[in-house]
Amino acid sequence: MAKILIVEDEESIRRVLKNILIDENKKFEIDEADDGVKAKEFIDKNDYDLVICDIKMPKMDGEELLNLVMADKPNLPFIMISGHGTIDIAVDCIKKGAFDYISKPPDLGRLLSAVRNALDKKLLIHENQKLSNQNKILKKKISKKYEMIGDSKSLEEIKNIIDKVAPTDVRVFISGPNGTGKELVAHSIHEKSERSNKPMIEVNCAAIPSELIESELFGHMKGSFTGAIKDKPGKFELADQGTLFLDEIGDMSLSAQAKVLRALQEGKVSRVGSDKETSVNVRVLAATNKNLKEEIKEGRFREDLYHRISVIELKVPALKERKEDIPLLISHFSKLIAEEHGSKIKEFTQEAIQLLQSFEWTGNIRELRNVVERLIILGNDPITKENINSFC
Ligand SMILES: Nc1ncnc2c1ncn2[C@@H]1O[C@H](COP(=O)(O)OP(=O)(O)OP(=O)(O)O)[C@@H](O)[C@H]1O
Repeated sequence: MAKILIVEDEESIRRVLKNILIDENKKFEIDEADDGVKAKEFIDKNDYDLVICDIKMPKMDGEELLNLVMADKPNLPFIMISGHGTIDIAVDCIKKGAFDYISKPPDLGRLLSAVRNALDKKLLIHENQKLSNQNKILKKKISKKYEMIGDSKSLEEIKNIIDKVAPTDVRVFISGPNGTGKELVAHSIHEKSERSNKPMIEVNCAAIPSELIESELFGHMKGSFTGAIKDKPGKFELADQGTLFLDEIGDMSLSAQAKVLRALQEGKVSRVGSDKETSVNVRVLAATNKNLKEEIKEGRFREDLYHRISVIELKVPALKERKEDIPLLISHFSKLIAEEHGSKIKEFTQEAIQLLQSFEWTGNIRELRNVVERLIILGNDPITKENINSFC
């Protein structure tokens, strides 16, 4: 229940205020102080939801108290009580952070509405802080999910480039074989960028039928084609102020490529079935496992779009080219999988790790993760070379 401090040197006014507040809610916890110095001590020791504070008082006046408290508890609402000749000071106090002021003698309706509003505001601030803390925890969890494990020279170089490009708005094209971590690289760039508290919208261009990709990217108007039952924003609009990750861009149809090119050139999009253009501020990251230069030669990918998306090209090497990352990846996945399954973390013998390092890993890190999961479920503890021979 709300905890309120009344700071007022006149005992009779304190009594009136206290009675009004108790009538409003019997559960209010109310403390009283008769000067600013005592009030400051109370505020330092307690967690108040509201301070109702006279302006003219001995020792320390209300304005001085407000100044001191606002320096370390800026969210604590103050309702100032102004007498004759202190209205100007009360207005000044509002500028310095007080929530409201009431005149002496306190009017019941005016006081109660100020108290209710101030307590509502305090509650909102509290809810907001709770949400923002939850957000921070969630963000930590997400960035853990996208942690890039490995200390090979090539991965260190990639991490280095990520740190350099992330704070800029430059478009990055991420290439590399399936399962090497291209999506992880895209998330890492977004997480480290100033857009990280805005959305990162992902589009898997290979998974969307070519006749739907334009509507997916740019949105559509109701009735613009069969099945368009209502207006719908596209991914470009949804990613406004944030990042749009075009995964498997090598699989995008030529007509969608032309529209994407226009959107990137002009920073504007229009929904399918509409002439209206909307400006968007989107950072585009793109990835593919296809060789885009080859695709350009074959006439399946627009060269002008390639140049637009690949201001920086980040090549993620296959796992077989960085086998020294395998031990760290095994231990990372083994912890992650044990957490997911709610089971004990299993170790791998040195021989088992060496055997896994000798594999080809055509499916790259995704394949390694699956193998570790299979071994954790089926193998002994520690997991041995024999387990690998039996289950892989
Ligand atoms: N360096 C890494 N550290 C930890 N996990 C990784 C690393 N690289 C990839 N992974 C994991 O491997 C799996 C595949 O990674 P990701 O999806 O990023 O690859 P991709 O190159 O985008 O694949 P595709 O080409 O098939 O889309 C994911 O589970 C990802 O979390």
